[in-house]
Parts: sequence; C-alpha cells; structure tokens
Amino acid sequence: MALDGKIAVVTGAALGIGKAITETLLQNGAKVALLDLNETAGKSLMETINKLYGQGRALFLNCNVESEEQIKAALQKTAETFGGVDILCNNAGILNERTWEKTVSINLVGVIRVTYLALEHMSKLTGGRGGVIVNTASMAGIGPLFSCPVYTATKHGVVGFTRAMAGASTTSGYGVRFNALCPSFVQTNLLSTLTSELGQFANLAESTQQLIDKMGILNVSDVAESVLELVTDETKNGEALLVFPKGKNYMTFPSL
Ligand SMILES: NC(=O)C1=CN([C@@H]2O[C@H](COP(=O)(O)OP(=O)(O)OC[C@H]3O[C@@H](n4cnc5c(N)ncnc54)[C@H](O)[C@@H]3O)[C@@H](O)[C@H]2O)C=CC1
Ligand SMILES: CC/C=C\C[C@H](O)/C=C/C=C\C=C\C=C\C(=O)[C@@H](O)C/C=C\CCC(=O)O
Repeated sequence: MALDGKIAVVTGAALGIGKAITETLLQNGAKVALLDLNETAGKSLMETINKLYGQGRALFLNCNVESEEQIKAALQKTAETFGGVDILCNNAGILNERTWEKTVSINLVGVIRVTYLALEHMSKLTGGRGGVIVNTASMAGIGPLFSCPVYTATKHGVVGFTRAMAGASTTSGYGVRFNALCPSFVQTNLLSTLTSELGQFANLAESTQQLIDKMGILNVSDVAESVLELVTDETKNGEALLVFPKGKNYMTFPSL
C-alpha cells in the first residue's frame, strides 16, 4: 500500500477531520500517532483502531498543541515507538471569536510550534529522512468569513506559513514538502457549534448560513481523501488544495 512503512503524526486526531485523516492513513498502510487533548475520544478511537488493524499500528498521546513540552514528549514517544516521523498532519483547530486569543494560539501558533518541533525529527539537516507536512487550513484561509475574522486570520496565516516553509525547505534542503488543505464547510462539531462561538459577530451568522447553504457541506471522508493526495504526490510542495462538495482544485496564487 501507498504508505507502507511510513510513520504519521496527526494533531486533533480524536474527532472530526483528524479522525478521518487518521483512518485514511491507516487504511493506506501507515502507522499513526494520534495527538489530541480529548483523552476520552482518543482512547475510544484507539479501541476501534486496535480491533480493525491490530495492536501496534497506532498510538494515542494526550497532547495539547499549545504546550511545547507536551508536543516534544509526544514526538519523542512517536519516534521511539515507531522509528521516526515521515508525515505530519497539523489538523488541530478551533473556531471561537469570543476566546479569540485561544483561537490564534491553537490554529496558528500551534501549527508553527508543532511544525518546528517535528522538523527536528523529519529534516534531513537534523538527521531525519525527510517527508511531508500537511496543514489543515480552510477555505477561510483564502477568502474572508465576515462572521469570524480572527479564525479567518489564523487560516490565512496557516496558508502563508505553509507556502513560505515550502520555499524554505526547497532552498535549504530539508527534504520535507509542505502543503495546505483548504476545505469548505465540513460536517463536524466545529461546524455544529458555530453559532454559539461568534461572539460580537453573531449578527452575521445568517449571512454565513446562506454561504453554507450555497456551498454545501462536505463529509470528513471527502477531506481525508484529499489529504492522501497531498501526502503521496511528491510533486506537490507549497500547494493549497481547495476542497468543495462539487470537487477540488489547486489555488493559483499571484506571482509577485
Ligand atoms: N469543520 C469545518 O467546516 C472545517 C474545519 N476546518 C479545520 O479542520 C480542523 C479540524 O476541525 P474539525 O474536525 O472540523 O473540528 P472538531 O472540533 O470536530 O475536531 C477538532 C479536534 O481537534 C482537537 N483539538 C482542539 N484543540 C486542540 C489542542 N489545543 N490540542 C490538541 N487537539 C486539539 C479536538 O479535541 C478535536 O478532536 C481545524 O483546523 C478546522 O479549522 C477547515 C475547514 C472546514
Ligand atoms: C463559519 C465558519 C465555518 C466553518 C469554518 C471552516 O473553516 C469552513 C470555511 C468554509 C468556507 C469559507 C468560505 C469563504 C468564502 C469567501 O471567502 C467568500 O466567498 C465570502 C463571501 C461572503 C462571506 C459571507 C460571510 O462571511 O458571512
């Protein structure tokens, strides 16, 4: 299978898109470290995974991407258990315009922090064997959602960080590809709890609902399938893959 022998780390792996990404990576032969702060959901998923794939294919690690210490420990445990890190999916994220500093801390700072710590294991410049990092951004990383400006800012930041790191990696020789995943609306808890998290922008919920009605809603499996493309296609570096219910296409950015 495409990912036989590969070792993946997925943040926010216990539920939603991260759970689907984890399942897809396992189905394609990878070993997966599931990082999440929801221990109950993570351990429950591990029971299912062990029944389906046998012991030894996955590892759940209680890890908050806001904690450098917890990330370091999780990556070290992954490397010790499975023998390294080839794939990182920075997927953990929240949408909360009330606690907007936390949204920045998780969605953007968390992606940067996990990336830098994982590169210590992945980069060929530090003894790694290279690999690929896929950052779960959003369509809101390409176009603004008026009802969640801070969330939009974090996702624009993830797209920009991803593209810059792709260039840094190519130029410096990390041997690591970086790509952004930009799904439109996906049926998960994040979407379901949306209207209670808009804070001062709650008055804009209706216009966003109109956008949801217009664009439609993806299943998590549609998104996970797109991750597999970014992980396995070695020509993809610095890309932003837009995923809609009607299909997917790569973003073309203006060249400066
Ligand atoms: N649901 C949607 O419409 C879309 C979601 N996204 C992005 O996809 C990613 C996953 O979101 P969903 O699956 O929809 O959400 P979700 O709420 O269903 O799952 C998020 C997972 O991340 C975990 N998590 C949250 N904060 C964490 C932290 N500090 N450390 C570790 N784990 C943490 C949660 O425990 C949960 O398991 C997020 O980055 C989100 O912004 C992107 C486009 C569309
Ligand atoms: C409300 C956020 C729900 C889930 C967040 C998730 O990341 C999904 C984002 C999905 C789609 C974003 C689409 C962005 C579209 C555009 O940038 C423009 O077409 C927006 C045009 C009008 C925006 C109207 C509004 O924001 O209410």
